[in-house]
Amino acid sequence: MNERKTNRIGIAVVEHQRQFLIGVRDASSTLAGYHEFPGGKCEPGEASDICAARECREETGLDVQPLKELLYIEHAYEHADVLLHFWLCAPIQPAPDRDAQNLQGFCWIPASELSGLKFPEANAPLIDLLIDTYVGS
Ligand SMILES: Nc1nc2c([nH]c(=O)n2[C@H]2C[C@H](O)[C@@H](COP(=O)(O)OP(=O)(O)OP(=O)(O)O)O2)c(=O)[nH]1
Repeated sequence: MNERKTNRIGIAVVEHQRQFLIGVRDASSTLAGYHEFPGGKCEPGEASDICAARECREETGLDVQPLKELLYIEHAYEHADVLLHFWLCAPIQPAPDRDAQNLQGFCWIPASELSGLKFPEANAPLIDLLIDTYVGS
């Protein structure tokens, strides 16, 4: 039997004034060059919201508060099976100043620009949800 383990992934969908914290996956990683929200694999026993906040701090330097789980999506990539937990998060004060902040390669992208970016396939329902919720209304 070729049973594959499913990796639990915590992802921080950090929103501030209808903008989202977005990066580009490193050339050495799987799905290199795709846009991404900060996130990564949960440690054994780690809740997905705690993981999302930890990965966000490690990858961007920003402390965030997980507010609610927007979606969870199971997806089979060639490289792995994943269960993605997308957590809506808010930056912890002081409020971010988009020009002054060093976000380690991540930047704030308006919700209206999300549809023009290339995210991993499994993100599609999340992007639709964010556009419905944050664009135009
Ligand atoms: N960070 C992040 N990962 C995503 C997104 N969408 C998506 O399908 N993924 C997938 C890609 C990977 O298969 C998985 C994240 O794992 P990773 O390899 O980046 O995590 P990690 O840093 O903990 O892993 P590692 O490099 O230490 O092995 O989730 C997203 O928006 N953000």
